[in-house]
Amino acid sequence: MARKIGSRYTVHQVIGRGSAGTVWLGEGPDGPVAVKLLREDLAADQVLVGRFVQERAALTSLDHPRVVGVRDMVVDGSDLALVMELVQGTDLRSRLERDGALPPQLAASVIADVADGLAAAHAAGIVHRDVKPENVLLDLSAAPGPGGAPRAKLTDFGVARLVDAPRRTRATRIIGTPDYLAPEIIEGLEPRAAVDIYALATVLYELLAGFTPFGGGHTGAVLRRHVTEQVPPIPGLPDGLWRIIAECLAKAPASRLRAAELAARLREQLPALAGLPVLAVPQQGRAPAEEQLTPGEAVYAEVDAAPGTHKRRRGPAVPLVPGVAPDSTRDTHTSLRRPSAHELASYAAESRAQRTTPGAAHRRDRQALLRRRRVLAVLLAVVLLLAGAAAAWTAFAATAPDAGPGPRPSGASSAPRAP
Ligand SMILES: Nc1ncnc2c1ncn2[C@@H]1O[C@H](COP(=O)(O)OP(=O)(O)OP(=O)(O)O)[C@@H](O)[C@H]1O
Repeated sequence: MARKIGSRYTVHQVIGRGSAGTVWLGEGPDGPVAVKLLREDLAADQVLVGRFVQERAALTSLDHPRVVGVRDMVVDGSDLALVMELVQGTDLRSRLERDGALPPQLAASVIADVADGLAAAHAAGIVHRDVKPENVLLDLSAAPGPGGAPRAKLTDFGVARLVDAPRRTRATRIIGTPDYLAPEIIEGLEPRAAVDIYALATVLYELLAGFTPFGGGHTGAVLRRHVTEQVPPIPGLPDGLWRIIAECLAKAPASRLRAAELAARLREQLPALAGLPVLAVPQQGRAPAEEQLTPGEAVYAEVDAAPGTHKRRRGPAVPLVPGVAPDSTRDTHTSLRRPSAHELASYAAESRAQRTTPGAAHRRDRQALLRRRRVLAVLLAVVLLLAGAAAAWTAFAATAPDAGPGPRPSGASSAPRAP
């Protein structure tokens, strides 16, 4: 069903849904476009609408082949829409779900493209703040890059910033996607360009390993790992590529590569990565629902989400967007209380006590499982013992000279009765 958006655009059909709105295939004066219609509750927020208008110039002027161009921003009655370049292809999350993980050369090439897009944005003073596979589109209509890698484009620029207007997100709350959140955001610092580098290196790790380095389990545990844990190595990954990932996942933002450096360093690696197959990386064992929280994590993992929205969804990423009634069927809307300095310090202490090497969470899960098994074994032994005793007693009672036809009442004595 066709629908008018402002005076210049018509949308025909939904092509995707996200936490901030619905993406439609549309038509404008210059041809086909993708139109992201923001959710009604966002469109009704006057602070957000003001910000939307303010950001128009910055977002529409960001013009780079590795960025999905924002062509227009429409405020029309209750409609708030971003009109975008239409990308013929798929998003990186869908590709990852289809393939599990990608060969190293393809992964590095895709991430180098995204780093190019980020470099242009950062030079224009724009921080993305929500880099994740869902926001990387693979343009299948473009000629492929090295090793047949699809060309990638970063999308959703400014959306995190729009929905993070001051009235919407109090200083004590975090928005973002837990698996990709840089430690300084969790610690309450202003997000700068380095947060995008951290998130992009997390995506690269995920493309190679099939899972994110600090994801899995309760959101509070994920945030704690970002702040306190070292990144677990990826077995079999060539050193050059591993060093780039480790540098970009440094806890200190100033130690991370800049976007242009990251793109250049990745492209240097491409020839050495040619022909390498997808790595076989054993999945870290962090059971989402069963992971035991440390007392500190339990405190800082206070999630205020719409009912039923804190389930894990198809991928490892759960975007955090404040105050939402989901527009889609995806369970993506949560807002998180930012931990206090005291809580962070206590997580760090708990974490040091619990963590020795990467994979410690996996070992903790395993130890808990072994403990549960031991308790079950003891219970089983007691039950068997009792059953054996009961059987022996029944047999004895049946052969005893004064045995009646039925079982003897418990506690009955076999001592001679007084006459
Ligand atoms: N410019 C575009 N061209 C073609 N398809 C697009 C475009 N933008 C988005 N899509 C499609 O719409 C889907 C939803 O996009 P959207 O940006 O709303 O959500 P998201 O990034 O997946 O999630 P969230 O908003 O929760 O972070 C994408 O996964 C993609 O398949």
